[in-house]
This record gives sequence, C-alpha cells and structure tokens, in this order.
Amino acid sequence: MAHLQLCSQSAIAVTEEHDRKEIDELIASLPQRKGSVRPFQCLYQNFWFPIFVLPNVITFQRHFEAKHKDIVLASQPKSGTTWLKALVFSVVNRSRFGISDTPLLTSNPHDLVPFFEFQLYGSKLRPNLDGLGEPRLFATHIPYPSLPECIKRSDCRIIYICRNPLDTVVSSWHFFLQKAQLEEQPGWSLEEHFETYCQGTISFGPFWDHMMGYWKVSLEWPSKVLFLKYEDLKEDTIVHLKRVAEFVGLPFTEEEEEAGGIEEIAKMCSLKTLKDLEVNKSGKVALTIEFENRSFFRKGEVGDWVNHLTPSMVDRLNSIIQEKMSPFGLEFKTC
Ligand SMILES: Nc1ncnc2c1ncn2[C@@H]1O[C@H](COP(=O)(O)OS(=O)(=O)O)[C@@H](OP(=O)(O)O)[C@H]1O
Repeated sequence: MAHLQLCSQSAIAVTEEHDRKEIDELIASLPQRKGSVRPFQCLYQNFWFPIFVLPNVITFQRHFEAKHKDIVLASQPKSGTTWLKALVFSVVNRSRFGISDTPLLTSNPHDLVPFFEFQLYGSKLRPNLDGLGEPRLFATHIPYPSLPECIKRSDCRIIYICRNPLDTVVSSWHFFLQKAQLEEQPGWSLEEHFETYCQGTISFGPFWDHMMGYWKVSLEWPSKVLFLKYEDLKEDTIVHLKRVAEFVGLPFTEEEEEAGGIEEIAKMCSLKTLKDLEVNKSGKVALTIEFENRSFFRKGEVGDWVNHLTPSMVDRLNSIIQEKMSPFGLEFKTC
C-alpha cells in the first residue's frame, strides 16, 4: 500500500515536472514586452499577461474542475474587485455570519475570496479545492475567452465588475506607483502608464476586449454573467446588492429587508468601514507578490480622473470608448 502511494506520488511529480517544462517552453515562445510592475508581459490568447502569472493561468486552465454552484467574480485590476469580493462574500455567507462576527473584520477580502491566478494556482501549484464549502467563491482578472471551458459549460455563475476607464487608469497608476515607492524602486509617470493602458498592453489588457468579452456574454446569457458597473454600485449599493443576491439564487427575504439586513452589508463593505479596520491598515496579502492591504483602499470616487488627466488624455480615452465599446451599448458614467 505504502509502495503504491509512493509510486503514484512520484508519477504525479514526473507529470508536474513535464507540465512545468512544457509551460516554460510555451511562454518562452510568446511575444513579450516590457511591463510596468514586473519586467515583462506576454501576449497569450490575445491578451497581455504578467509573465510571472502566466504559468499559474495555464495550470488553472488545464486543471481546474468547476462545480455547478461555483461563483466566479471577474474584473480588470482597479475596477472594484476588492469591494465586490466583500459584498458577494457577505451576501453568500449571511446565514453563517452576522455583522458582528463577519470574517471581514479580521481578514482582507482578497484572503476570503482568492484569485485563481495569484493565490490558488500560485507557484504552478495544483490545489485541492474539493473540501471548500459550497458555493465556492473565486475571483479572477482573466478575460472571458481564456477561462477554462468547464467554467463556461457548467452552471457556475460569473459576476463581472467594470469601471469607467478614466478612473481605472488613474487608480492603477496610483496603485503601482505606491508599490514602487514602498519598495524604493523608481516609479514611472502617469503619461507612461496612460500610454500602456491606451495601447492595450497593460496587464490583462486590452481593457476594451476584456470588458467586451464579459459584456457580450452577459447580454446573450444573462443567467451566466451578471455585469455590474462600479459607478452604479456607488450610486445605489442596495439595488445592486439585491440583484447580486437574486443572481446567486439567495434573494433577500422581506424580513431581511425590513430588518435592514441589506443596508448593514452595504455599510460593512463600504470603503470607509473596510479602510478603517486594523487588518486593512497593517496587514499584507500575497498575490504572487506581496501587497499591503491598505493599498487596495484609496479614494473610491467616481470622477477622480479630473484631478490627473489632461484634456487630450480624456479625448483619447473617450475616443477608444466610442470606437470599441459604445457601438455595442456599453457606456460609462464618468462623474
Ligand atoms: N469598499 C469599497 N468601496 C468603494 N471603492 C473601493 C472599495 N474598496 C476599494 N475600493 C476602490 O477600488 C479601487 C481598487 O480596485 P480593485 O479592488 O479592483 O483593485 S485590485 O484589482 O483588487 O487590485 C481603488 O480605487 P481608487 O480609490 O480610485 O484608487 C479603491 O479605493
């Protein structure tokens, strides 16, 4: 018996070693370019991925097994991912935890709803996810076309959040600049960052193809993808919390509504509440590389771009939106 176990373990090790080599060879053959945080981005399946994340993405594509009840939160970086994680975690787990004992009080949302590509499949690991309670909650920045087929074919649901590109480019510049400053590395200008964003070579870009991928599926298959906008959530969190709860098959009851249960979740997940928690002031989260928890909470405003972008930058981004997204009905509130 022990001999058999050893044999199967070494067979797995050989297969993993083989996979690793094959993935490394595949990545070496891809077009690469210098990126902002890490030295290189690779063009894989028509999107630019940070090179250090790509092995995890490929391992995830090959080995993830979806379950029908899974819920996947998808976004581009700096679109409201952290907020969406807190909201959906609270909705899905509200029968287990109240506001006084929610794990959000002691854990950053990224530790409660892990990313496939940064956390679960980090370091080319193949995690065992069978033991997780259902529904399992996952997150990803991977574009729709590159999601594993099992996610598309199963009944599992996807909630996508997007944000107007003017605020997103400003938010992502601040995020990486702060990271560089903390590590005493040279930063880079907003102009340089903006150029990368508009060229579509930012991580997980082009941003328009990322948004359009999920947008089109949400129109064709609304029970598969719920498409949310950061600006709408800011305007009326309650309405969109109800949509989320219905979409995941756990609608709020009249009693919950009357008892103020939805408002409680909205308040718990607000930027102010999360930002002021000790865990988010001092902790760190490992997303392949380490980030300070506080770096995920900045201003959280709609329209902060007015303080940073020049009129010509605004014109350029607006014309990309007009050309690539407006014809398909995707519009943004920018103030
Ligand atoms: N709870 C809550 N409510 C409203 N807004 C929030 C919240 N949490 C984070 N934020 C703001 O979202 C921006 C960070 O984006 P992401 O969470 O997508 O970042 S990441 O992709 O997970 O790295 C970043 O936006 P900016 O302030 O404009 O930079 C955060 O401040």
